This record gives sequence, C-alpha cells and structure tokens, in this order.
Amino acid sequence: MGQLPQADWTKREGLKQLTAALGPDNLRWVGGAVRDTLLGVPVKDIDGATPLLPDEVMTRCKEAGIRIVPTGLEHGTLTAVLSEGPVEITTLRRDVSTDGRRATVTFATEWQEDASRRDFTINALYTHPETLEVSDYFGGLEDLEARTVRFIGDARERIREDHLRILRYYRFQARFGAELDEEAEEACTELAGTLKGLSRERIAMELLNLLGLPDPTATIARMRERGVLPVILPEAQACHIRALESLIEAEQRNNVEPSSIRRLAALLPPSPEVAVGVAARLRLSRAQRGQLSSAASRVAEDARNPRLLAYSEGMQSAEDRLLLAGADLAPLANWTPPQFPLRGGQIVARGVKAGPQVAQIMQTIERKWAEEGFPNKARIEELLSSELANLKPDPSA
Ligand SMILES: Nc1ccn([C@@H]2O[C@H](COP(=O)(O)OP(=O)(O)OP(=O)(O)O)[C@@H](O)[C@H]2O)c(=O)n1
Repeated sequence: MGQLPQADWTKREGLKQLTAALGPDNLRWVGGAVRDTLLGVPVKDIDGATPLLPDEVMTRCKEAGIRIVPTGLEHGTLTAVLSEGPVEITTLRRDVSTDGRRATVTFATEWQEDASRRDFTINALYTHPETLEVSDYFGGLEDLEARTVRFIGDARERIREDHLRILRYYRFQARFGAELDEEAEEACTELAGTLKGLSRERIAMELLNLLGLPDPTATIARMRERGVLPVILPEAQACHIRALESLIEAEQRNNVEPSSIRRLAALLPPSPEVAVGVAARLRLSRAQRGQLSSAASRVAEDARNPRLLAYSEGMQSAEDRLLLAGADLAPLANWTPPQFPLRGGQIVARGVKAGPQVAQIMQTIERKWAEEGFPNKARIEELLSSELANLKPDPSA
C-alpha cells in the first residue's frame, strides 16, 4: 500500500462529482495518471476503473447530470465529459481472447483481475478517489522507485496479447527507465517480428511519441541492436543513431522543442525519395510528410547561409535542416524573411516587354539579392541596372 500525493487533478470538481455519482468505493484512478503523479511529472489523461457495468455507470451519471459518451463500449469504456475535460471510465475486465491486435473481453468484479490484464506493473496502480490510497498488486511501486519497466507476469504472453506493447515498453523505458529488465528485452527481441501485423498508424503513433521524448537516443540505439527498429524502420543504420544524437545536442544547445518528425529525418538517409517512401509507409499526415521530406533534403551547404535557406525553404524547414546539420539557429533569431521589394512593373517601366523575360530578370535579381544577405533598395537598383545593361536586344521588339 502506498499513498498518492495530492495533485492539481485530484482536487478537480468534476472528478468529485463523478466520484459522488458512482460511489467512492466503485471507482479507482488507474494507469498513467497514477504513475505520473507518483513520478512527479505532468499528467496527461485521467482513467478510471469501476466494477459497475457500463449500463449502470451510464444510468448513475445521467442521474447526476454528467454527460456520458460511449467511446469504447465493446471494451466497457465510457467517457464522462466533465468541466475540466473528459475522463475515461472502464468496467473491470479480463481479456478472454486476443490476437495481438484486439481483444475480446469479459467483465470482472475484482480489482486484481483487472490489474492482471494490464501491460506493466507501474501501469497497474489503482488509487481510491477520496483516500488516495494506492493499491499495488504486482510490485509496481517498487518498480517505479527503481525506474524499472516490468511486464506483469510473463513478458512474452503480454506481448502476444498486444504486440504494440513492445513499442510501449521502449517508450516507457526512454521516459524514465533506469534499470533494464532483461526478460522484457529478450521477449521484445524474440517477438519483434509481430510488429509487422499491426496497423501502420499505431506503429507510427508510438514511434513518434518515443521520438518526441527529451532524449530517446540510447533507447533507439538499443532497439536497433535488439532487432526491433529494423522491423519498423529498416532505413535506420548506426550512422543515423549518431545523427540523432547530434541533432538532439543541437536542439538542446539552441533551446528548441523536440520535433518527432525532425528526429525521424535524422534516422533516415538524406534523401527526399526515401523520406516520401517512409512517410507513405507510416501513413503520416500531409503536413508531417512535407516536413519529413523537406528535412531529409538536408545538405552540408545548408549551414553556410542560414537566412538564404530560410528565405528559400521557409522557417520550419530551415530550422530542421540547420539543426540536422548541427548548426546554430542564432542567425534566424528575431529575424523574419523580408519581402522581395522589386515588382515586375518596375522592370517593364524600364523598357522590357512584359512577359517571360521580366520573370527571368526578377528571378536572377532575387537570387543575387538573397545570396548577398537581402541588401537595401540602392543595391537592387544596381543589380537591375547591370541586368538591363546585359540584355540582348529583343528581336521581336
Ligand atoms: N497496450 C496497452 C495499452 C494500455 N494498457 C493499460 O491501459 C492504461 C491506459 O493506457 P494509455 O492511456 O494508452 O497509456 P498510459 O499508461 O495512460 O500512458 P500515456 O498516456 O503516457 O501513454 C495503461 O496504463 C495500461 O494499464 C495496457 O495494458 N496495454
């Protein structure tokens, strides 16, 4: 037994209402919220577990004026929409059959039974909503203390129930794991191939979540050595792990927030074609695909003229490519790419016939102007005069 410290979320009015509606003995907070509060890190979502059947949860919530949305009824999950945000409530359950991707469940009455279907000991800690007493059926508190991510029971069995747990294991490891669990490591290697059967969206989501953590390099390197990364990202070679490491150093030096896509780019050879292929395979969104292929276009020259890069490729892409080149972002700080001040009309006014020649002159001058570091109008006038002087007479004129 342990005790959850009071946290902002434990005092929420909406959670008190929900507790009153279901009865305090029929509700426990479980999973990430309990784990992260004990670790002293910010809590994302709050999940509740209850021995009440979904119909009963619905009836009691309706009577108490709490809006309920059936978000995963086949698994006994309802979402209570509370003033401070949604909370998932899941009826205690046991998995009766699993195929590694989805489970058929039956409802249970014992907290421990519900605990035993979960993935890791640290994710199976239950807290009473009023006393905040923690129930720990599998040594999760001790594992949390030692920062060990340990499967409940047999690691292989847990992974066979849900293959995504391999990636969840590495994600939690990268977040706070200190002690490696050898049994878990071996099970992940042995069953790595099962990841192929999962939907690519789920794989991508886990991979990007992992890459977005403060420093996942050591974990990614281990996943590669252990044969897990090659299943989901065969493009990543040892040199790319070093690229990820230096990217993260550059991000930290420049005080830049992690970007999962930029980090994914570090793990790929610098080729837009490869990036487009990986983006399609992982079913990335259009925006993610754009960011990835632009970041993957990185070349060593990028770092030579950061402002030119930002002007021609846009800020996001320049930041990504500079950081991937290990360069500093200082030249871009407090700087907005300027507007090219020359208009086609000005060239026509100087006697050039409107048409492709004007566009060509514009382009030449714009390129020179950007390469020279965006000098003032007087210099543009010089550039224009020298272009016009070089013009061959237009034969059609
Ligand atoms: N493949 C999975 C996914 C989830 N769970 C259980 O369901 C809980 C909630 O899952 P989820 O919200 O996905 O993760 P959290 O543990 O809350 O962590 P985070 O939100 O940081 O991902 C987990 O704690 C775990 O007990 C599980 O056993 N197996």
